[in-house]
Amino acid sequence: MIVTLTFNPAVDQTIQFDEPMAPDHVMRASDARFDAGGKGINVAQFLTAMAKPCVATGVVGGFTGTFIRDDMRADGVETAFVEVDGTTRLNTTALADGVEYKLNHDGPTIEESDLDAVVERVREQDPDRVLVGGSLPPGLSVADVDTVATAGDWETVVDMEGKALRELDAQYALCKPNREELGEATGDDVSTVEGCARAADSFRSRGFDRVIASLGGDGAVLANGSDLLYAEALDVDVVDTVGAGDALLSGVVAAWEDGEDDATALRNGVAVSSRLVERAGTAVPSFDDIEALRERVTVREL
Ligand SMILES: O=P(O)(O)OC[C@@]1(O)O[C@H](CO)[C@@H](O)[C@@H]1O
Repeated sequence: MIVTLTFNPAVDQTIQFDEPMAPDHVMRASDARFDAGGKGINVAQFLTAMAKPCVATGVVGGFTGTFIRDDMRADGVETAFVEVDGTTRLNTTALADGVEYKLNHDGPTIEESDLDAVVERVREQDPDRVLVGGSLPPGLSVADVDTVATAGDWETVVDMEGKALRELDAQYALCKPNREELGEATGDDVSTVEGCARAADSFRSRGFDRVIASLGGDGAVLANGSDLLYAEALDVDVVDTVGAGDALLSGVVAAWEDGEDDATALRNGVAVSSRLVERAGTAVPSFDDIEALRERVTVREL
């Protein structure tokens, strides 16, 4: 069973405009939606939609926290949140004339007692895998993620920005930087797929059994110590890319839960991610045909 941990959840507001963004001008939206978000929360929603046993934990507070609880309950996602005093953030994606703008808050301050309560929530679930995803709100540090990773007998998967990945100190089953984060974490040249694969492979020595780098339209690479695998992206109509990395990670972890090997897990991740980017925001799509879709993803050794 998987527990996802989101220290900094968000209500994701996605607003669409039919004209380019312009300063000093009231922009009138043509469409808008709100979704429960934050990286671990997205993963929990996608895993639940793929019928994989999973519980989402983390900290929520205020009216946005209530929205997240309600939204996840409506989607049938099991949760074990810790309620905090502050207000969970509201992050905005503005889609205007083919351009994607992403505006993220820093989130409410988390106290040490909140961290202890979260670790306790994780322990209560007795998970095989814990997935920690997203930024750290004020009050928390990278060392707190190491605390989670070492607090029990579980594998920990981590999805954080590059600088944070570099500062982690425990042993992790997997990290999943995007291209920019991989470059930031390693300082390597990530301008080509081969460069990303080399950087992912060398970054394993920093405490990761596997590194998967999500490369947007270029697909994804996976380094596990024996293989360097590359999966091409599927050719789909992209509405926006918010949550694409979370979807990739969900597909990978879901396949591992089924006992699949890394190559199949990577193909599944790319298929799940392709399905998500065809929708606005982090709304949960149907994954009913995901096995058929993954047959279209090619993986090769680099
Ligand atoms: O600010 P963070 O925690 O790095 O990222 C948060 C976030 O941008 O990531 C998700 C998509 O991956 C969204 O649901 C959410 O708004």
